[in-house]
Amino acid sequence: MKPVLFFFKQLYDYAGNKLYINLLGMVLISLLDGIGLLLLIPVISYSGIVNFDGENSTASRVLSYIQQIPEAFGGLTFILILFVIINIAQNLFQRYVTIENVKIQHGFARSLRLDIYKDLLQANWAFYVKRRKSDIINTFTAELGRVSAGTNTFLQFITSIIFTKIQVVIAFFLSPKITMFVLLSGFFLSIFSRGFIKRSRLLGSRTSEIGQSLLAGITDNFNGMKEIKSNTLETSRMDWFQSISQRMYDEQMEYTTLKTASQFYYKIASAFLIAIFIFLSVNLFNAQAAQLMLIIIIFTRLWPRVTGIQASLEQIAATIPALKSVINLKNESRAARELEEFGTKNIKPMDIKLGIECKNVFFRYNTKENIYALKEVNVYFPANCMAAVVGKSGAGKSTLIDLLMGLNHPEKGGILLDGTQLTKDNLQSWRRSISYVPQDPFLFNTTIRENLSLIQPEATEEQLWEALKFAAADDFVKQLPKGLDSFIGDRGIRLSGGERQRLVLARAILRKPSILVLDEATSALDTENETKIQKALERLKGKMTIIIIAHRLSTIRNADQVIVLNRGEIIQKGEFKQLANEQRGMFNNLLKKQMEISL
Ligand SMILES: Nc1ncnc2c1ncn2[C@@H]1O[C@H](COP(=O)(O)OP(=O)(O)OP(=O)(O)O)[C@@H](O)[C@H]1O
Repeated sequence: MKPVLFFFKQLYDYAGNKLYINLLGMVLISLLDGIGLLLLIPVISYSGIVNFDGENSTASRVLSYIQQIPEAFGGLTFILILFVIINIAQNLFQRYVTIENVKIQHGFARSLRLDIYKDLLQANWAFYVKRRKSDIINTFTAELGRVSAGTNTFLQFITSIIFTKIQVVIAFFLSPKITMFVLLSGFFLSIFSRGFIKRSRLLGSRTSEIGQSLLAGITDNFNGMKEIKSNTLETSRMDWFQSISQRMYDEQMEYTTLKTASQFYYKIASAFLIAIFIFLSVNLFNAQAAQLMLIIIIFTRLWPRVTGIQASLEQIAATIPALKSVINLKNESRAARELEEFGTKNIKPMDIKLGIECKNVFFRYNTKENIYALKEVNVYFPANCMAAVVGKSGAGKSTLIDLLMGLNHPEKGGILLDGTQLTKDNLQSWRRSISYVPQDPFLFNTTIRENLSLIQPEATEEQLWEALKFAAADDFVKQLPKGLDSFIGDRGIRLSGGERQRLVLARAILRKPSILVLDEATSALDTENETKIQKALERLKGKMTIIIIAHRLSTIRNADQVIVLNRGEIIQKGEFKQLANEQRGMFNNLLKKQMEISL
């Protein structure tokens, strides 16, 4: 019962009283269905096959009363017209309720989808760092699809319950003995079949698990196709796919076997019950025609409902794991919310006049371990100056940048912007003033123009070319057959690594940021293009704050300040020349090694 209540609560939270109105509609349909059924009685008695008069039971008294009604109104014609009218009304209602149910079903899925998408956009960076992207996609697409299908089953299930309850009341009124017998049989069978529901739920969990593994594996496959081909990993990938396909097949077969088994038991039980009951009625209680009719009517109408409820319960149980993972994603992303709203249109970029400060910053990726990615970091970036952050791989350079941009938050200490602490309140305005070019830049699978104007929709043609020129990308764009309107493929696959970097740099500059952050942004460039960008950056000096992470130390020769990080700590800070002259310093060491390599 728990899964049913859980599902009901989620649906009620979405649909509110509309859910009850629909349920009421279903009750009406059920009532009309019952009336239509009762109308068959006079029709049957007209045929002369059965006559209910003279039998002494509640059932036969009611039946004989109903049988007499049409006489007063004009006989068979009246009853048949009434029968048709009631059927029309019932079907009209049925249509209305079906449409409303579908509205609830798809509306519920749409509302979950919108809520979760918004929550995902508002969630902080740490939320994404902890999770596999493919898991989020799987929950957001496949699991949500299962929930939508499950909602339909759920509404049908509730309808079934209401129908059954009303029919039980009518049946009880007509014959308490037979109804009790049917209900008791159903009750004992349901105890026996609880195992089926439990197994369905376990199978549902497995479906979720397999779906997750499938999407994760396929995403890896296609992202890493170059590695797969160049390292001839096709056979092992095929083996993996065959094995997961087999698991999917087995799981579907197991589910069908389970479903058909429970239905099989119910149907066999039904045949036995009817046979036993008719035998007992005729031989022990000398049942008369009316009672036998009732046995048949009640069994044939009530029992399939009991069976249907069992089937729906199994299906709902199998959907619950999907619903839970959708709800979990919603709750977790909401708990990780960093932005209250993202009405970025009204938010003005922050104007930094003095500088940005990291004050006594400590940061760990895993707070359960004693490994600090940044330890006691104190550094000041004066406004409109160029700073470079250097250090060995894993020293904490990107971590420092992430903290500066408010993507991660210091465990101790703080980021001060003109002396004001970076918090949730000024985060969006702060981010609006930054343009960031990451190590692995992202481009959308569309044209160059759209990739650029995504950042600055109102940019003119002239501004686009100006930004491209700055990033030394104008020449290669001009050479493309469709220029700015050329499509660049998935993540910009049709461009070279250096071309991609230059395009992302152009995009960053188009925004005219007051802070430009470049994380290894020129690593894929040849010397000629790198020199062009260095010169362009030189022109920007004094106009905006520039923070550069660079492995190639030649690129930061003109920086006003160089910060050397080692194992999360700042070990040197100063001007390029000054640090280069500190013979025992790490910077000098790094410089020497690079010079040896280039020689
Ligand atoms: N998401 C993460 N979860 C756990 N540890 C992380 C994560 N990202 C980075 N680290 C660890 O934090 C430390 C600093 O990493 P960071 O990426 O800041 O180094 P980096 O100096 O930018 O290195 P590189 O020059 O290779 O990019 C490393 O030891 C790294 O293993």
